[in-house]
Amino acid sequence: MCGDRTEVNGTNGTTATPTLGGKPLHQRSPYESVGDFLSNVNNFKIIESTLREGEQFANAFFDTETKIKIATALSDFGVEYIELTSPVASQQSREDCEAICKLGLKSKILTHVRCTMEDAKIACDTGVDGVDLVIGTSSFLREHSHGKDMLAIEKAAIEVIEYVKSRGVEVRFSSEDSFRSDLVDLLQLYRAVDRIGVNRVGVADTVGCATPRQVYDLVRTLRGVVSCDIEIHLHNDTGCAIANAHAALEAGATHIDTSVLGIGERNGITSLGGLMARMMVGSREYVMSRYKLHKIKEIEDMVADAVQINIPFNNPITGFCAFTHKAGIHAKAILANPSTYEILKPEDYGLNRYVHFASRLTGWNAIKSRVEQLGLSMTDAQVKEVTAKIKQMADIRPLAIDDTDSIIRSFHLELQQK
Ligand SMILES: CC(=O)SCCNC(=O)CCNC(=O)[C@H](O)C(C)(C)COP(=O)(O)OP(=O)(O)OC[C@H]1O[C@@H](n2cnc3c(N)ncnc32)[C@H](O)[C@@H]1OP(=O)(O)O
Ligand SMILES: O=C(O)CCC(=O)C(=O)O
Ligand SMILES: [Zn+2]
Repeated sequence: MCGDRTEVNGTNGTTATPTLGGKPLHQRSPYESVGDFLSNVNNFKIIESTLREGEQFANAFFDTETKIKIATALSDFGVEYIELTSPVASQQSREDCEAICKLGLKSKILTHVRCTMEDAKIACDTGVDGVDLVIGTSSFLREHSHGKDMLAIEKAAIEVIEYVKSRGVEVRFSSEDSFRSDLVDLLQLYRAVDRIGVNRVGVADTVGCATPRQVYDLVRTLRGVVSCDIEIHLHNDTGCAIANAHAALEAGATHIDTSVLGIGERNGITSLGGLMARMMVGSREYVMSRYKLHKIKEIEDMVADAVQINIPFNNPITGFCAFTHKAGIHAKAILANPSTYEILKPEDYGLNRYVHFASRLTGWNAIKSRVEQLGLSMTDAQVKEVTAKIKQMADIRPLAIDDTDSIIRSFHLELQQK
């Protein structure tokens, strides 16, 4: 609550500007959330899973060198944890995991294995800082994946968690497909593992079926049942992965799983860049204090290149038109004050804003700005006249910047010749 008090920042009790959460009231959205004491929107950690969940993306093949490059970049960016593919998956996966552990990165290194003694032993032997255990708890997975009932799951969980702890390694236990699991079964299982001192429990929306409200409800309920940290892993099948991550933090989750560009099984999970964009709006100071946001484009380009995809046009922050303003009404206001139509600032990410002017949706204010950029001088009436010419041409065919500049320049020349 303390971040949401109304504060008075004046001196001597005179002419005070009222503030809330450190911001002048007039700069806050009236809908900005008022957090409660369980909310972690200003205090969360990232478990970056490009090198685990991301390797499950259809196009992904990471050789050792690429894994090291990605892990190093993520650590420099500031993620608190990097999760790696199970060392049981293949000999090379195991060697890569050992090699990354030896790099001495700032981020803690985790690996992700089934909840069995065999997998856990191999995981602990790689030198990781933590082991993420997983086992499906929905009836689908109990019946068709591993075949264990809830009692057998609990027994295995306790045995394996105690083993990992005995090796002096951080341990997390997660129920795969949590949102299609029985709530009472789930809470009983989490309570049992919390009692024996698991470091974190994980909640997973494995099939991407959950809504923000369902995520909030489950995490908030779980927050009342366990005292350990709570991690959340959210698939994006129905487009809710970023919103769900925010809801989980509001409900008290402590750790969010991400991958660069959201790559993972099917259409992936919460993306690192998308989470950054979302959290920058309400938790700017926290995000800026922990993560080197100007590196996001370089990391996304590196991963896009490694898995041979393009950055989607509508990607938060780095989509090619994420900071492009086109319609005349927008352009006028943006030129006056970028906050009119921008909730994120491109300069926070080392990027630039672009005001589009080569279309029939442009207006005289955008053209006036272009005229000035070109070093030409015109009255407002003349700018309006040339704007009309540009629109006329843009009604016939799409205009390139050069086309539009030519119209402006030849109009200017005519003016001088008159
Ligand atoms: C939702 C997720 O993303 S979970 C993480 C997914 N990650 C991976 O699958 C890592 C890559 N996987 C692999 O390399 C392989 O699947 C391996 C090495 C893990 C296992 O390979 P295989 O032994 O050939 O088994 P296969 O992949 O066909 O089937 C999975 C086996 O694990 C068992 N299993 C699945 N989940 C669990 C679990 N959480 N705990 C214990 N056993 C499990 C299944 O019952 C099945 O066992 P079976 O051999 O008795 O049929
Ligand atoms: O271990 C976890 O929490 C998540 C595993 C996973 O990838 C999933 O359930 O989609
Ligand atoms: Zn997943």
